[in-house]
Amino acid sequence: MTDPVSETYEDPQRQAAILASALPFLRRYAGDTIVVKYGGHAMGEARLSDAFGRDIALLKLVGINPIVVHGGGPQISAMLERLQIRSNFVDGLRITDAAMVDVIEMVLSGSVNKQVADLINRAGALAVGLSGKDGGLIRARKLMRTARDPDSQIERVMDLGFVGEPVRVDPRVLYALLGSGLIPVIAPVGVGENGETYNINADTAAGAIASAVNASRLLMLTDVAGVLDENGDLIPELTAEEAHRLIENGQIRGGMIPKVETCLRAVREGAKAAVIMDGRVAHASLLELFTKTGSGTLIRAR
Ligand SMILES: Nc1ncnc2c1ncn2[C@@H]1O[C@H](COP(=O)(O)OP(=O)(O)O)[C@@H](O)[C@H]1O
Ligand SMILES: CC(=O)N[C@@H](CCC(=O)OP(=O)(O)O)C(=O)O
Repeated sequence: MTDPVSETYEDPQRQAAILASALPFLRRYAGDTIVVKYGGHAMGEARLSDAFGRDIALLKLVGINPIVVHGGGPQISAMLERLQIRSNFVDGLRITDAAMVDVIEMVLSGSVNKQVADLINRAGALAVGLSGKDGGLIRARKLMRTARDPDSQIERVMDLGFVGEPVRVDPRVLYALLGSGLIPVIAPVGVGENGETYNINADTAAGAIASAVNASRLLMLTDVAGVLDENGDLIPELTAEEAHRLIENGQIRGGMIPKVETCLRAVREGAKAAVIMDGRVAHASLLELFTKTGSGTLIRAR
């Protein structure tokens, strides 16, 4: 981990001014709950993941309640490849059979979950790793998804196996942790009616949690600047109509589809706003919350 002192500014006066300029934002978010989705791609680089851990710890220490929901797509793919199991995706969702779901649970709620909690713990806050199966947090059911067949262009229902969608989020375990000064770090795995395990897209899980706790912000950290238009330029704010149009015409594709759909749903169902933003930028969350500039693509409740 980098030495925090080495990251301070040369000029102490300037450093103090920067801290003071955060005051209105600290006041705005005091006591609020912020859900941060930390994508598997954003975890790659040590410098960035250290900065992420410190941002989350800082939020807690200044009186905001962060909840982290992490992904782990690349880490799952690496493990499946080692086991010589092939992955196929439909609209950014991994088709998950019975053998794969065990591996996915092991990667998400095992190694990745502990790594993310550790980043925050090393920054001096107390994070607790759990999965959506703990404390009845995420009850899920099999996701039925319609998709257009690329050859025939006919819409049909796709069987994605053990891919789940949240049906009920019980936030009690989150409130218990937050109330004790702890930071929940959640692996996107859910439990079905008959105790079966579901692989839930981490964006979807983060959105469901953000709605359930009426988060004031859902921050989606990913590996692009935000939603990009046909010229590759960042779209600073996106309405539901515009988002549907961009999905329809193929400008928003792959993993960006569940991300945008999640943000739209989260703001419809209780979150105040969602931002899809660049996790490759150091201290992305602090930039978004504590500066006027903001970053990424904002999706607001109307
Ligand atoms: N219109 C778009 N704007 C930005 N990214 C897009 C767009 N359409 C598709 N993408 C893809 O979505 C990816 C982000 O989704 P994903 O790979 O699932 O991220 P994460 O692992 O962070 O959840 C981007 O890296 C990009 O390749
Ligand atoms: C159903 C589904 O696709 N689940 C995802 C869960 C992890 C995830 O979403 O990770 P990222 O946020 O890093 O993409 C998967 O199997 O990859």
